[in-house]
Amino acid sequence: MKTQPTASHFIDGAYVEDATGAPIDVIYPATGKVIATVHEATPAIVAQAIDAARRAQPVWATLSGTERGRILRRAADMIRDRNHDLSVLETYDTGKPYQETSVADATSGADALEYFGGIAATLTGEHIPLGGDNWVYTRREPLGICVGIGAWNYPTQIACWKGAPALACGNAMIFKPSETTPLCALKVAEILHEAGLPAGLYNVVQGKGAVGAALVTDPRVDKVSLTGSVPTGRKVYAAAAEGIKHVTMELGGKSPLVIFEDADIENAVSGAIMGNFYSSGQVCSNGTRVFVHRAIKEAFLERLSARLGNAVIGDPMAPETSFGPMVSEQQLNIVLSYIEKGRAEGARLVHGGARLDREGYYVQPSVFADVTDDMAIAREEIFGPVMAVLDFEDEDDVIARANATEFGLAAGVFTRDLARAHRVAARFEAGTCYINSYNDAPVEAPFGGSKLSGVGRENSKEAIAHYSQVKSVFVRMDDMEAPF
Ligand SMILES: NC(=O)c1ccc[n+]([C@@H]2O[C@H](COP(=O)([O-])OP(=O)(O)OC[C@H]3O[C@@H](n4cnc5c(N)ncnc54)[C@H](O)[C@@H]3O)[C@@H](O)[C@H]2O)c1
Ligand SMILES: C[N+](C)(C)CCCC=O
Repeated sequence: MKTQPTASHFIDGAYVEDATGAPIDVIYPATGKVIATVHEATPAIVAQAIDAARRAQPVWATLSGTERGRILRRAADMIRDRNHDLSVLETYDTGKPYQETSVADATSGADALEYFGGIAATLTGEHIPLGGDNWVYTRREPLGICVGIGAWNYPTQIACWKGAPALACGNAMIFKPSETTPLCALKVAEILHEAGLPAGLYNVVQGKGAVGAALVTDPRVDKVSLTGSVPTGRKVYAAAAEGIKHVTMELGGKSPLVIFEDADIENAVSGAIMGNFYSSGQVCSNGTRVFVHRAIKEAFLERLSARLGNAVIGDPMAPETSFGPMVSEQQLNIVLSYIEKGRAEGARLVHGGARLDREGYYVQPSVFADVTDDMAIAREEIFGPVMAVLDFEDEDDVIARANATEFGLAAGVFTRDLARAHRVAARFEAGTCYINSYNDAPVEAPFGGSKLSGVGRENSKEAIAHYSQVKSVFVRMDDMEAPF
């Protein structure tokens, strides 16, 4: 497959290049080799994208929701038809195994386009009767120009999760992918335009933080949706606040997964695997603090180690591979440094713990047991395949410990006692909770975090509120009174 894109940016319905921008090499994580080069957006490219969005958005906003939705749904169908090629590209961009990308990435993007394409025609205002003959009606209106800034772990999904609700509500989108994974969003833009999206409504510009900052601070931008780390979130939120812009912040986490003594152990092990090792552990919502009831701890660890032995680590394009490399050398080194910290702090390494002796950025899925709450591997987001297993005995105690974090993205509980499951879920301080499952993210359900993990929600009807605003129109039918 050709990995070098036609040009670095997609603006006003066409590929655009400005080779005076600094080059960014795209590295295939499985080999460490350069597979493409894009150029960082210059101020002229950023201005071109904003101008195109400004021209296109007012016309788009006048279309009916049915017309807008039809284009999004057509794009969803095209993405599904091209799933193989898009999944291969996602694997080149991120290193995630094709076994995963072929079911989780373009398909999730298509779900978002289909869902918001379907919902577009249902966006209406309210009629609010007042005393007498007077009344108010509300109009749900677009925000204008939305900027989306992506992380590197789900480049296709993030491009669609932000673009689909923005476009459904009548906005234009300028999307800046992560500089680590710049390829997939260009394909999303290409497909949207092939599906009939008018030029200028979905633009992709490449670049690092400075390009993101230029977009966020431009006074013509009305909304910023970031998927990224908490430190970046702080900067972007502050910059957006300067212009009183709307924001969605999808940030990091250090989520708890609580496994009670009555849990089905096989299911709990599956949950812990999906919550720690999917995408080689590079998932924001991962349940990396796994609290296991002391009564089943050794049985849990034994089954977990056995199941991890079945992981097929290798060429991400091979259909049997179920565990790929880290996205970059930098991410690999972060993970290795935390494995060292875990050892140094006295946690018991029960699985993995080493870099693989092969090209690319591979590290073994790793599990530490006997982890205590104060250890760095139990407090800090690693964003890699390092599971911390902590012991507990008492429900109140484990909930207090699960919530004793500045993050609040996700949380999970495994138990056969459903009364307990709902009680625990209600007490979790997290935006996205799971009972006897982990890391599902259906488009119908809100996804997002509380505390430092974020502001706003993606997916579901909730996202509409974050990409539109309500105007109240007071209508007086009787005579207007005045004091003089
Ligand atoms: N909550 C979620 O839905 C979710 C999903 C995926 C990843 N994440 C989080 O993302 C992080 C990993 O991704 P990452 O390393 O790409 O994050 P990051 O914060 O380093 O970068 C995210 C994006 O922000 C841009 N950026 C950096 N500085 C900026 C600035 N000053 N202004 C504007 N843009 C700027 C980057 O270029 C990149 O596109 C983890 O913390 C993970 O938990 C969260
Ligand atoms: C769909 N997942 C796997 C929950 C990923 C959501 C985005 C977080 O990184």
